[in-house]
Amino acid sequence: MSSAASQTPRDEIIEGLNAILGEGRVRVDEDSLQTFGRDWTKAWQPAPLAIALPKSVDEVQAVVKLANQLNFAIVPSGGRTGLSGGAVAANGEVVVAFDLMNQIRDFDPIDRTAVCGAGVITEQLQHFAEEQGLFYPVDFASAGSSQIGGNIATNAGGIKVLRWGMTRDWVAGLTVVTGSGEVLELNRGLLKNNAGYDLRQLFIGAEGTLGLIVEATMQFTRPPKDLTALVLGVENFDGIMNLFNRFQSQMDLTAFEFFSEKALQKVVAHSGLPRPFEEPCPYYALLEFERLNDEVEAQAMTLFEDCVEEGWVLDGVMSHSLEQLKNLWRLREDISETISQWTPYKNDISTVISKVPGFLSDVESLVNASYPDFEIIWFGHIGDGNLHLNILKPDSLDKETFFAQCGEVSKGVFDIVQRYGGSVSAEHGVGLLKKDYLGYSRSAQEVALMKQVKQVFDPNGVMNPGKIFD
Ligand SMILES: O=C(O)CC[C@@H](O)C(=O)O
Ligand SMILES: [Zn+2]
Repeated sequence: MSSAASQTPRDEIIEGLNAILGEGRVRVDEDSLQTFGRDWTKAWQPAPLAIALPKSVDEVQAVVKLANQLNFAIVPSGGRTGLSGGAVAANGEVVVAFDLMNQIRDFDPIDRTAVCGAGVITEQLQHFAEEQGLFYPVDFASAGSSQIGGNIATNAGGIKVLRWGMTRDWVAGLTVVTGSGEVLELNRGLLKNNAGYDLRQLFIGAEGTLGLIVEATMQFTRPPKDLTALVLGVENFDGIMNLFNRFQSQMDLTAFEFFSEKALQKVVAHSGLPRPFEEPCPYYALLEFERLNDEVEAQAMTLFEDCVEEGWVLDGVMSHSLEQLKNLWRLREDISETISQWTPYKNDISTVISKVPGFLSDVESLVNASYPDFEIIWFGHIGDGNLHLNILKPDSLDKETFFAQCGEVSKGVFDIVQRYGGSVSAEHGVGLLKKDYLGYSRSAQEVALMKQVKQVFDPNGVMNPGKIFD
């Protein structure tokens, strides 16, 4: 099936959904269609046919079977905080939203796992782990609204990947409904399971194109001790990399992020938060570590002083309370939401860490020359080799012209990404936004194989059609 709307009459589809879910959990009012039909990209006009709110795996399975029978497309929907249009329904699809499947059950203190419905909110899972004296480490600014199902479908990363990895690393088991309506229980929480292919991994990051994630067994770990942040002002990108190497070689960091003075100015103006220190610096690095004892803190101070002496660091501040830690983090975490008012054109690019300096300077020269009149906001997860490059839309330009101009420059950016063996989507997925550029990071053979995999799990093409590839 193509991404075009179903030929089955609308009423027949809605009647079928009502028969499974009851009228209260099938929404067709304009408000719901607009809300559930979009994610944070806001570039596409939502136009779903209906919103389905199942409460159980059986109901999800029945909806998927109905989709195959009546030939309509399904768009899975979590917290809709995605940035690549993966959860956009702009083509008469049925949105399956997991908000009502938000229970956490079967916590096991020995395995350190619990089973979550797809609609469990990230923060809910973090709090649940805390209540058990444990820790769920995947974290990002949208943790208050993103849902576990969506996190898994996009293999969400965030601000602690350097130490704790991406969502994939915390999924011990998955229950999915495939595109053809089969329920599969994948891996069942096992730590060791080499009995054939690990199909669980295929569904993680597949953006709902193979099937729907309905439940997940999530892994927890021990909580970190006394997290402490340093924000350091830096003259240039080389300084950031030098200081990363120096700290990383001598300490276990839990995060190493960066942002530019421009990004900081916008956040400070928007939030009223204090600047980290008075002197403005072109760039800032945010480092975090566990303050296991006084020696660790003293070591961080010594490294900081070394970096000042080397001329890499201009100024710095260290958190000494939870509140200071949170405020320093907000300087970095609030960037994305703060700049959303300028309708930014987003890039989420990566390369291996050793190549970051050359990669950064090549991308920077290109965008500075290509966008002389646009504001450019740099930030990202430098410790993961993942950079976020946001171009802000000037008020004088309409959205279409702006995005078209940026799209042209993107080809140059992605040429550089390709030269460095990098990724056109480090952590935000492909969705609708990046599918034209997939070929810069994936070979034709890989894409052909991905399409064959989709065919196996979703033979009628009902699952999130038109996302990742056509
Ligand atoms: O808005 C962006 O470009 C990045 C969002 C998110 O991945 C972040 O790192 O803050
Ligand atoms: Zn990010």
